[in-house]
Amino acid sequence: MAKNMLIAGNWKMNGTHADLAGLGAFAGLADRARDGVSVALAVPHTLVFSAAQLSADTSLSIGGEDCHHKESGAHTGCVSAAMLRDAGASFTILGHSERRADQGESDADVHAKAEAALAAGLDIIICVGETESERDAGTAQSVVGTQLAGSVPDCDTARLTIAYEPVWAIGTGRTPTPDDVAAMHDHIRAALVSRFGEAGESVLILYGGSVKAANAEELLHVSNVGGALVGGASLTVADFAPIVEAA
Ligand SMILES: O=C(CO)COP(=O)(O)O
Repeated sequence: MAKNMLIAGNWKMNGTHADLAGLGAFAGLADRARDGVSVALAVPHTLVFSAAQLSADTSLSIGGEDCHHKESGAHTGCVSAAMLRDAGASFTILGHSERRADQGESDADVHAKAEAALAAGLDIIICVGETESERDAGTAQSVVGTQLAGSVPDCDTARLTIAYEPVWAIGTGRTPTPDDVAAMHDHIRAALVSRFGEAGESVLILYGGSVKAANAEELLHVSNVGGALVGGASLTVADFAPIVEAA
C-alpha cells in the first residue's frame, strides 16, 4: 500500500499578495494529489489570511512559519499562535534552522512555541537538523536526538510532524545520500517510538533541504520518509508540482 505523505512548501520571507494569484494552481495540486498525499503551504504572516481565504474549500492547508509562545501581550513585532489560527492557519512550522540561527531559538523556545501552537488549535511541524561541522564530527544523530527531546512537547501525535533538515543541505543544492537520509529517519523514528510508544510509529517525518523535481522521487521513497518540506522549489507551482506528483 502506498504510504501516507505530506508535501509542505515553506515560502520563508518570500511572496506578496500578487503571488497569491497563483494559489489556485497550488490548491489544484492538492485536490488532484493521490489518496494519502496532503499538500500544505507555510507562508509569511502577511499572507496567511488571504491564502487561507483563497484556499478555503480546497484540500490545500495554509500555515505559518513561526509563532510566539505567549497568547498576547507586550511583544512588539511578534505574532501569536492564536493570531495565526484566527487568520486561518491550520498549522505552523516551528524551530526552523534559520530561526534557530538568526533568532537564537533554543530547544526550550521551540518547545514553548509548540505548546502554544497546540493550545491554539494549530498542528505543528517541528524542524531538526545538524550543521555541516556536526555531521563531519560524527555527531549528527546525537544533535538531532537532543533537538527532538528538547523541542517536542508531550502531545497528541496526530498533530505532530517532524522535519529533518540538515542545515548544510538547505538552499545549497546538496543533499545527503539516500542511505544517510534513511539512517537519520530511522533514528528519528526510534526516538519517537521510545518517547510515544506505538503512536510514534505514525508520525510523519519529512525530509527537507534542496528537494526538487530531479531528486524528489528518490528521496520520498527512502525508509521512514513521510514527505518533504520544500523551500525554493515551493515558490512556483511549476517547480512544486513534480514533487507532489512524485509522492
Ligand atoms: O529550509 C527548507 C524548507 O524549510 C529547505 O529549503 P530549500 O528547499 O530551499 O533547500
